[in-house]
Amino acid sequence: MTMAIDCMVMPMIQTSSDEKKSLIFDSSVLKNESNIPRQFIWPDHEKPSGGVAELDVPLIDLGAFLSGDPIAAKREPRLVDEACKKHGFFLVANHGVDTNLISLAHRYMDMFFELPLSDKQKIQRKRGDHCGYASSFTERFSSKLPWKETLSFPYSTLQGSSHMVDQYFLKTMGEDFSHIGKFYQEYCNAMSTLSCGIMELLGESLGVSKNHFKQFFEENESIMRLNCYPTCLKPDLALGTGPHCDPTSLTILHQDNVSGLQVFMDNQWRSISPNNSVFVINIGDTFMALSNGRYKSCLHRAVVNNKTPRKSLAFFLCPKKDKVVRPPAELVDSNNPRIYPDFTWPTLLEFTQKHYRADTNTLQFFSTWLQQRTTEI
Ligand SMILES: C=C1C[C@]23C[C@@]1(O)CC[C@H]2[C@]1(C)CCC[C@@](C)(C(=O)O)[C@H]1[C@@H]3C(=O)O
Ligand SMILES: O=C(O)CCC(=O)C(=O)O
Ligand SMILES: [Fe+2]
Repeated sequence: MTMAIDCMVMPMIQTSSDEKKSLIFDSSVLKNESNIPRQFIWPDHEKPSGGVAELDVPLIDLGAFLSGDPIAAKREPRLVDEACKKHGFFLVANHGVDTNLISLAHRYMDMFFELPLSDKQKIQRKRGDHCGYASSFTERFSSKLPWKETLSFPYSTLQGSSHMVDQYFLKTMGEDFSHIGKFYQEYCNAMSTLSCGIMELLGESLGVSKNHFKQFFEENESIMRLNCYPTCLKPDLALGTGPHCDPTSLTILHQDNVSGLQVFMDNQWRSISPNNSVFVINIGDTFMALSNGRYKSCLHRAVVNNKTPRKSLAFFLCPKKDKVVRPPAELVDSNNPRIYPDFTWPTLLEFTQKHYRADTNTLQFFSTWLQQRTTEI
């Protein structure tokens, strides 16, 4: 896919200005503001539009598929194939993740976001970095600010990284938080194991060997993100997370019991209601490239409300840094030529952190930026 570069107007990440530096998203203050700062008011065409219909997402019995149940062996890959060709979202039940682990993950998330802003700012995300505490990215963007606070931290399965998460919390937050770090290390281990099972299913549903994507992601260098969406007194003007496609490979999301996740499908926003016995799975841009465009990384967003804060746990599966993102030969032929160039995940991550605010066209602009960069070298 080529773009005429000179006509390309990329929604670049705004550089910081004095006005923005003064804007701090202190949820303990802003949640009581009926006159929300204009930077949080989204353009009319992107404002939430009240009650939306449910998205029809299949419920996948992962345990039955992985155990070789003959009916599930046929049914689950078919359901996943249909959903991923349409909108890239499906629900996973019988996932094998301990329910206590999940409820503790929510409890520790509550604890973190209840800390005073000054404590959270001790691990403030640095410009260009994707880990740390961010309060609505006031230092990154100057408009359409998301009504949320986030904590993102790195996870890796590589040799010697078995304590990466607890080390991260210990180094950035100190001894008092090392128990939370040890806990999220265990949670991320469970997410990585779950990703393996889902990759086996995706390999089967794409008609590639069960092991292809499972082996590709066996080693992964992923990102864990805690999302906190405070209440907003003008929920019809703001957005918790703006419309975007995840640049990563696969997102494993666990919602609390407050609705807010919406997917853009057939020109309409549709909701995925909370259900704490399932994980919401969605295809990201990197897996869309791995599937040579067969599976869709779709636009989604999170709306806020004026009654109950909402939180979600998002595990973003990312391949090992040196892995080349290239679809398997079975998915490329004369009728299905290559859509995206070879790339590595760190290059796409750099693009989203330094040059481009992830939206629905990230991969398209990234491909052009990559070709431009290659010709300039
Ligand atoms: C690689 C990433 C960038 C974002 C986090 C993530 O790990 C995956 C999702 C991306 C994001 C959520 C897409 C919408 C815009 C964004 C700025 C946000 O609202 O948080 C994105 C994240 C980011 O920190 O850049
Ligand atoms: O919180 C949610 O429901 C969605 C969050 C999301 O899309 C993201 O963090 O990429
Ligand atoms: Fe997302």
